[in-house]
Amino acid sequence: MYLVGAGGQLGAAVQARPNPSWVLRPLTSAEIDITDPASVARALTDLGPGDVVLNCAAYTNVDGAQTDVGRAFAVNRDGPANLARATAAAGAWLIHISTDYVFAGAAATADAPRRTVPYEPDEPTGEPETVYGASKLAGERASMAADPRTTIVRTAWVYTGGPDSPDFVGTIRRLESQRDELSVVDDQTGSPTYALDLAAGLAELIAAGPGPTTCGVVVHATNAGAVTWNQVARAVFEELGADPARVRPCTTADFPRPAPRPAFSVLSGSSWAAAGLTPLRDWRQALHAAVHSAGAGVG
Ligand SMILES: NC(=O)C1=CN([C@@H]2O[C@H](COP(=O)(O)OP(=O)(O)OC[C@H]3O[C@@H](n4cnc5c(N)ncnc54)[C@H](O)[C@@H]3O)[C@@H](O)[C@H]2O)C=CC1
Repeated sequence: MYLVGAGGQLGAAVQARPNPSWVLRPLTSAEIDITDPASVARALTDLGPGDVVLNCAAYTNVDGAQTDVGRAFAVNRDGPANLARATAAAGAWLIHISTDYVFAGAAATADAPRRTVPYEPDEPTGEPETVYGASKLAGERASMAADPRTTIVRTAWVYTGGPDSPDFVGTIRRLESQRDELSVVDDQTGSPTYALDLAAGLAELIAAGPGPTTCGVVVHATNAGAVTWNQVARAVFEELGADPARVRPCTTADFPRPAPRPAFSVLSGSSWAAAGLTPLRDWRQALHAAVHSAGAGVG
């Protein structure tokens, strides 16, 4: 199993879950540049039928992408297209990771209409509001066009949650010990996803193999549940034995960012179950495991 993007957060989590059903070939950005077809060909020289290429590589700086448009599209659109051409030629199976940001959503503003129904994979995405989302949507389309057997797995709000992790959960852990009070946005709703749970889900998908329900489809994989960032931060405080009342609510307008954040981006898990795969557990159980598990330091 070729793991592209092995040096990233999800790539590290996949490697932390060794699986007897595959021989892992991790490829970091030092070993493959997915924007360069020659580099892809070199790194995947031995690719053959029966091989799996799991693409966790991406340009993930959502705010940076607003101005670094060319690079975002090169990595997030052209990269997966290059990988898909390689898997199509070899008869291998590409599993490509995508994001809730492909949906247009409505930016989190005081007067935005509030959607409350999780997104299904076959729903029209609309026009993504961010360059990152647009580049990832273009990558879904380009990879599926180049290799129709590609499986697109959309996820959201991924964290490992270790005390030193740069993700949201790790950041809140550190801030708890540094600040008396925190303000965290309470008007963006999504599904926090523990990277190790997603990695386990991807292992199950790979073990299931490329069949009619797993191949050439878009599926959604997140921990179950829908919460705001503020609720996640309060739950982290609870896990640390700290008073969650120290986490104050605020609005997106209080912290303007270059890229607008969606007010609601919950992904439905029904497609994952329909593919015969085990639903990822509830976000709150996963958070508990992340904060207390030794494996939380992954990434
Ligand atoms: N982190 C999150 O909250 C979410 C992530 N995703 C998606 O999950 C996937 C994994 O994300 P993370 O592990 O969190 O991201 P990450 O930023 O931690 O890792 C991405 C990796 O891709 C590598 N990379 C970048 N450009 C490359 C290139 N041209 N060639 C080869 N490698 C390159 C980077 O070196 C990095 O190791 C991505 O597809 C991302 O879009 C989806 C939803 C939420």
